[in-house]
Amino acid sequence: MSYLVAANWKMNKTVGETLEYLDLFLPSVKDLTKIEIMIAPPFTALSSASVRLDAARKEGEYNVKLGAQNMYYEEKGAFTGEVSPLMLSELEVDYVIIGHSERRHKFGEKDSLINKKVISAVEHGIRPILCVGETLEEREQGKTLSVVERQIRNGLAGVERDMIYIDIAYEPVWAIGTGVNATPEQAQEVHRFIRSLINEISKGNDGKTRILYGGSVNEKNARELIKEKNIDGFLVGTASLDPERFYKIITEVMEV
Ligand SMILES: O=C(CO)COP(=O)(O)O
Repeated sequence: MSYLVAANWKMNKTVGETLEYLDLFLPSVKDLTKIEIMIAPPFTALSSASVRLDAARKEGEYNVKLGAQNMYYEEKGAFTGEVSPLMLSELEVDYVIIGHSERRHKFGEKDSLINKKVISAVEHGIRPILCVGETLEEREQGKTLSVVERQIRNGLAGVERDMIYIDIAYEPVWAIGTGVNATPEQAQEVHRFIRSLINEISKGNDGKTRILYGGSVNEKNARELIKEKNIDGFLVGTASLDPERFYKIITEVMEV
């Protein structure tokens, strides 16, 4: 699998700002097909971004995919404020971020709900990126690996056979938006553990499930992190909001 460098814009950028960003960013990644790039704007900008990406693909080679930051697991119904997999598929959304730590900790999402979303995404042909990661308190109590194991086993229950259609993002909560990234050694320890867990759950996976790192990734630390054997890409928040910084991260990954 090629590296994946993904932008999670969170609750940032209007439609106008999204199009402005893409106008600046897309020319810089034309013909750059060695690694996969994903951009996850807010729901309101998905439609415009999808049209803009389509237009770009008609003009040249782009390996830029569209992602959503969340979705509900039902196709339709009385779920006020939610967005369904059918709605995302219509917009040709390729990826969906599921179980981000902000969804878990600010909106109370539990493993059981996250699991339903992962299953639904796979059923609808949208590649989920399941996010896992421990809080600072859990790390200090030595619970990092057990928390990650629980989140992965519960999040993936029932889709073990489909794991080649799923990616994982390890995002330690204490590293998100703090400017303090996990060191390459800290990340590698958890990524190695996740890799062995995937190989146990999904026989013959053979690296088809990527393990991304997320948490204060920037243009300065990207290279040393991506050199680690089990880091297959990044999920980038803050530094992805600026097209030049995001592009620099991409170039750092390309050079490894
Ligand atoms: O949560 C993240 C990506 O999903 C990481 O955010 P930051 O890059 O801002 O730390």
